[in-house]
Amino acid sequence: MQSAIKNVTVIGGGLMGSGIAQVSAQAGQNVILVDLSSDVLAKSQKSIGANLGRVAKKVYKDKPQEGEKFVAESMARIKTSTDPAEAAKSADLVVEAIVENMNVKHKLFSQLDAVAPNHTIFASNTSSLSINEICSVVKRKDRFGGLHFFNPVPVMRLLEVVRGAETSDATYKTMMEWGKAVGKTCITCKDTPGFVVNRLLVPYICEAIRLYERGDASARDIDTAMKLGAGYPMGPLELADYVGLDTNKFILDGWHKKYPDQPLFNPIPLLDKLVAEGKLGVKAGEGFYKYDKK
Ligand SMILES: CC(=O)CC(=O)SCCNC(=O)CCNC(=O)[C@H](O)C(C)(C)COP(=O)(O)OP(=O)(O)OC[C@H]1O[C@@H](n2cnc3c(N)ncnc32)[C@H](O)[C@@H]1OP(=O)(O)O
Ligand SMILES: NC(=O)C1=CN([C@@H]2O[C@H](COP(=O)(O)OP(=O)(O)OC[C@H]3O[C@@H](n4cnc5c(N)ncnc54)[C@H](O)[C@@H]3O)[C@@H](O)[C@H]2O)C=CC1
Repeated sequence: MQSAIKNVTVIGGGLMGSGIAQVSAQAGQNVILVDLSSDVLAKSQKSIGANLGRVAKKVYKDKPQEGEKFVAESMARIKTSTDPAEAAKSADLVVEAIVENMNVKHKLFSQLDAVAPNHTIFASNTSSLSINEICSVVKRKDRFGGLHFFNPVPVMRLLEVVRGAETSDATYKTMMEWGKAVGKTCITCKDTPGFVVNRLLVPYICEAIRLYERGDASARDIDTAMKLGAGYPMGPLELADYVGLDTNKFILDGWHKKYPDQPLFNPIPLLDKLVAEGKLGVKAGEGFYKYDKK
């Protein structure tokens, strides 16, 4: 599938941004990966190299030299930067994957809107915030939408393409084509809280945390139950650690503020406690479980 997009700027070099940069580069796109921290960028490049190696091992099983070439060429397509505005100047598409905070996203997009070329499409990878609200600060509302990937990006095959109230047909079509070009199956969703997957997944994870908090079952047993009893690849508490407990909390707090009468979105004292203690899950070395720090 051909895409009109050739140059992608991915802002946020964390868990999601590094995966989005990887799949874009793998698909032949020129990528600039941006983060405020050069340490994060160095870590991201390392993990992208390792993950491309896993892909190469699978795709070029009997042709190790071609596998090495694939890794080297994909890596060469990814440049890094700590300057979002400069990196947006050459972009056909900007995919934002920074912290799940409306004010921070507003600040970034208003800065980018002033410098990015006219044709550049802006997209947010937000898990839970409203696309219409995020794009309220830009003039190019017709060239703005949601591109919601799933963790781990190189493995999960879905991309939710979200149309805001003012997303044009042309922008929507380009986003769908780009999603296919980077190897994803795209579904379309309105700008509704959590889109499809998170509207179902987040309340499920939260109910599992409440079950554990009440002492109804151990963490291990809750996870085993959902893996063996419902066929999920990970249990809900393992998944919460994998997504990041801070991200889970950002989502829940945002929805609780917006929909205070919905009990599914009520704060969870145990989640708040773990986040306050810096136990953010896999990335921090501890959440519901302990992990080797990467
Ligand atoms: C919060 C939001 O807004 C939205 C979200 O993202 S919600 C979270 C959505 N994600 C999920 O639900 C993930 C559920 N978990 C899973 O699907 C699986 O446990 C998993 C894919 C993460 C790992 O699978 P696993 O079988 O336990 O581990 P593992 O054997 O290491 O990996 C499986 C395959 O994926 C590959 N893989 C795993 N992580 C990878 C990565 N980061 N990059 C490239 N390849 C990777 C492995 O190489 C392996 O490939 P083969 O089977 O072909 O050898
Ligand atoms: N963690 C997950 O499973 C998923 C998260 N998301 C969404 O993706 C976004 C990013 O999430 P993660 O990658 O998990 O977070 P993360 O914390 O791993 O990475 C965010 C990165 O953004 C950087 N950053 C913050 N402000 C910035 C700015 N103004 N300019 C440039 N870089 C900046 C930070 O330094 C950090 O490295 C969030 O909106 C989240 O809701 C979407 C799907 C899944």
